[in-house]
This record gives sequence, structure tokens and C-alpha cells, in this order.
Amino acid sequence: MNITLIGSGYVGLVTGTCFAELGNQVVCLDVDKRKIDLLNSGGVPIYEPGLQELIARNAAAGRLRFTTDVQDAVAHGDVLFIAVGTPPDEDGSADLKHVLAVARDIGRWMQGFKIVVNKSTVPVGTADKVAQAISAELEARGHSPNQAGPQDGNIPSFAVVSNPEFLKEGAAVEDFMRPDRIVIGVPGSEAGNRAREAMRVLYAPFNRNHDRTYFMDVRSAEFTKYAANSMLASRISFMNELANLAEQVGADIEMVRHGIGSDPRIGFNFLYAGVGFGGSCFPKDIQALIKIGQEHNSRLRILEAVNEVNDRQKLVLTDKIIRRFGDSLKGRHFALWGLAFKPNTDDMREAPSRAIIKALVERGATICAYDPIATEVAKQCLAQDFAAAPELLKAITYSDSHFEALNSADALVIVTDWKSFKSPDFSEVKARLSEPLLFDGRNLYEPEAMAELGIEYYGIGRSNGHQESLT
Ligand SMILES: NC(=O)C1=CN([C@@H]2O[C@H](COP(=O)(O)OP(=O)(O)OC[C@H]3O[C@@H](n4cnc5c(N)ncnc54)[C@H](O)[C@@H]3O)[C@@H](O)[C@H]2O)C=CC1
Ligand SMILES: O=C(O)[C@H]1O[C@H](OP(=O)(O)OP(=O)(O)OC[C@H]2O[C@@H](n3ccc(=O)[nH]c3=O)[C@H](O)[C@@H]2O)[C@H](O)[C@@H](O)[C@@H]1O
Repeated sequence: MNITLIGSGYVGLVTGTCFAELGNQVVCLDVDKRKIDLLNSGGVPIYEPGLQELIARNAAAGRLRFTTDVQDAVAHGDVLFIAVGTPPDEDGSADLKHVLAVARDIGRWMQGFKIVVNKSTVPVGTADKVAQAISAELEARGHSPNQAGPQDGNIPSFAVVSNPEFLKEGAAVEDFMRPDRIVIGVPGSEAGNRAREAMRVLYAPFNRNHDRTYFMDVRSAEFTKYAANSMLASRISFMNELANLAEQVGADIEMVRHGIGSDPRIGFNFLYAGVGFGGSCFPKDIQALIKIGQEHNSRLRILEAVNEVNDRQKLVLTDKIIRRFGDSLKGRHFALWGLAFKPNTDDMREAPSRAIIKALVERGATICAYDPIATEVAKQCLAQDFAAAPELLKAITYSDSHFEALNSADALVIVTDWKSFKSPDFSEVKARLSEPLLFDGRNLYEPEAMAELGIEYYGIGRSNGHQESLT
């Protein structure tokens, strides 16, 4: 099948590359010329395990190409995926300017029948707005908009489908290739029926052992995406809130996690307490759903709390540091392991490390940070964060060795749960730190083991560390 991905970021690039891997002819379009030039010269603009090899293989096989030429990209695809960003507007609602710009581009250039697929995360009702934007362009070209069904091959007609994406960064290729489910919302029309059949064929390779596809109406598909992210984020904030209470009552959240996760109705996934959720999606999607609720006079109180708890949680580790050292951290130096919002990605969007670094540096501390992948992206993001006080940036240095980052630090602060942090040589850690002191925002280690090693250890929700000495 001929497929076009409009927007070649985390979702567009992974989706396009994976469809090419399955034998489709794929064009990835982006407005960012630097991104496309980089892709055309064999580079990959994001870090995602396995992606580079897949891109190289499929580009070499002639199944995958990259362009900034909208007309060419729209002409190529029988299926046009919209995979552009939907960032939060000032009031928290999803900003659809990129999605609607793409819809207009499609309407401006399309010939014949096109299946337009919203893969971006968008509010309920967006498919209708996309259809209106395409129709307006078609009318401007002198065509009467025809969503009903293509009788003549050259007359522009289309169906707008919702196919939200559930992949996780850091495991995007794996998640895309082995999805739990494929949600497809199709309109109830002749064009919709044709789109449904095309989507069934496109996704057939994922359904060989059992059918994972859920066909539904467009609005339910759009809503499903927000519901899934909201449910996952709620679990995390719930566990974080319980972790904070566990410290007060002398319980260990890791024990509690095992105790509840073993109930299959609850399950073990997404029950890890930590420094709060970050990334480009949970924070913005929750805000967007809250906003949708407000607009429909249906306030989502639980989600409001999920966000509030998360904002607070990003500073829980800093609070522990302040309680240990006092409010001024002038003269204190910290080693910080992990900048990315989660392991296996270089994505720094809404990363808890940004809030933690800001809070420490504003109190006078200096930091040496190490991240296996995200350092370069982090430097750019932190430059933005400190735009109003650029002199504070000097307080942050970076190391390309996690051990060297420890040298002469007053404590080690762990923010991201990269695998390579899980079993460090603790004698080396102790030798390099000026004090054997560890603030672990991801509960990577056991408090008892740390005590045996003579390391003063503070986790999240762990009563049997040194938490009591902070209160
Ligand atoms: N990042 C993730 O893990 C997931 C993201 N999503 C959703 O997918 C959407 C895309 O997210 P990401 O891929 O992370 O965004 P991204 O920011 O990495 O990529 C978006 C790309 O679209 C391009 N773009 C913007 N306007 C354009 C236009 N008019 N024509 C062509 N290209 C244009 C940008 O230059 C950028 O390269 C969002 O709605 C997001 O919520 C959904 C599931 C997972
Ligand atoms: O819509 C999206 O963009 C995506 O958002 C999330 O994926 P992602 O943000 O890439 O990463 P997650 O693995 O979900 O982690 C999000 C944040 O939650 C944190 N987290 C996750 C799990 C957990 O138990 N505890 C916890 O604090 C992570 O550290 C990270 O900061 C969802 O998991 C994907 O299904 C969805 O497609």
C-alpha cells in the first residue's frame, strides 16, 4: 500500500518506518527541513532503540523516503497519516493548529480518494474539524466536497479515520510492531466503509495470531486515547501519593506494590512510585481532557488531582535534599544520574530532572549530570529553562561517565531508571562521593542493602531507609 506520514517525529517516523518494514511504500513528510535533510543523509533525529537500523534497511530497499514536498507526499499516499504534534494551548486544551494546517495541505493537493488518518492525539470531534478543513480547501479549488464515496477515480473525495497511537517512547518500535490493540474509528458512510476495509488490510500483518483490532465510531476512538493515558497517569499519581503516606506511617511502598499488584484486577504495570511522570504526553493529555470536561460542563476532579499530585511529586526528592542539608544549598555539589524523562529515550519534554535541577541550582547548588543518551538534548532544554537567569547555567556541568560525575559530590541523586544504574560498583560510588549519601528517585536499590554498604539512603516511600531522620 502507498502510505504517507505527515509529521516525522517520534510517532510519524516510527509508524512510517514500521509500515515500510512490512512491505508498504512509505513517504515521511515534515516541515522541518533540517530533520528531513538529516534523514536523507542517513541520520536519525531521535534516539529510539532499533529505529536507526530499520530506517537504513527500508530506505536502502527503496520502501521509505523523506521529503518536505507536500504536493509529492499527498500525491503518494492512498492513506495519509497525520502525526504532527498537538501541544497544550495556553489554557491546557490541545492546540490543533498543526493538525488543521495539515488538513488544509491535504485539501489543497489531493486528487482521487484519500483515507486521512488522525494518529495524533486529538480531542473528541477533531475528525470533523479535519474533514471541514479539507472540504473548505476542496471548495476553494472548485470541487464540491464529497465524503460520500468515490465514483470517479479523479474526483477528490476522502474519509477521516481516527487511529490513535499507544506506543511508548524508548520501546516505540517494539510497541508498534507488537501492539496490545489497534483502535480504529471509522465514519458511518460509504467512504468510511472503504476506509475500514483499507485499514483492515493495512493492519492485517499485526493480526495474524489473533485479531487485535477494535473498530468503532470515530469519537469513541478519539476518546479512547485520552482515557488510556489518563488511566495510566492516575495509577502513577495514586502510587506516588501512597508512597508519601507510606513514609509517614512506616510502611514500604515497594512491599505494598507487590502486595497489590499480585491481584490480577490491579496488575503490576505502572505502579512504580518515583519523581512523577514526565514526557510529552501524560501531562498534556491530562490537561487536554480536563479542558474537554470543563467545556462540556463535566468536571474531571480525579484528573485535576492527578496533575496536582504529579507537579508536587517532581519536587519530593528535592524536598528530601533540602531537609537533609538545609534550605540554602550554597557550596553543595550533587551528582545527578539520569536526565531523560524515562530510560531509552533522549526526550526531555516535561522531564522531572528539569524541575529538580532548577530547584537545586536556584538554592545555590552545583550539579554534575550524567545521562547515557539525553545530554545534548538536555543542554538545549536547560538553556531554555534558565533563559531568564543564564548565569545559573554555569552551575550545571555534564560528564560522559556516570562514575566521573560522582567526583567530590555531596550526594548522588538518581532521577531516571536507566538499566545501567541498577547495579553500579558501590565501592566506587562511595569512594568518589565526598559522603556516602544517595537520594534515589526511582527506588532502584534496597534500603537494607544500602545500610549494609554504609550508604545513607533515601528512596521514595521507603520507611526503612533514613526517611525518619528527615522529619
Ligand atoms: N511521543 C509519543 O510517544 C507519542 C505521541 N503521540 C501523539 O502523536 C502526536 C505526535 O507526537 P510526536 O511524534 O511525539 O511529536 P514530535 O514533535 O516528535 O513530531 C511532530 C512532527 O510534526 C512536524 N510538523 C509540524 N507541523 C507540520 C506540518 N504542517 N506538516 C508536516 N509536518 C509537521 C514537526 O516538525 C515534527 O517533526 C502528538 O499528538 C502526540 O500526543 C501518541 C502516542 C505516543
Ligand atoms: O500518548 C503517548 O505519548 C504515550 O504516553 C505514554 O508513553 P510515554 O510517555 O512514552 O512513557 P511511559 O512509559 O508511559 O512513562 C511516562 C512517565 O511515567 C513515569 N512512570 C511510568 C510508570 C510507572 O510505574 N511510574 C512512573 O513514574 C515514567 O518515568 C515517565 O516519566 C503511554 O505509556 C503510551 O501508551 C502512550 O502512547
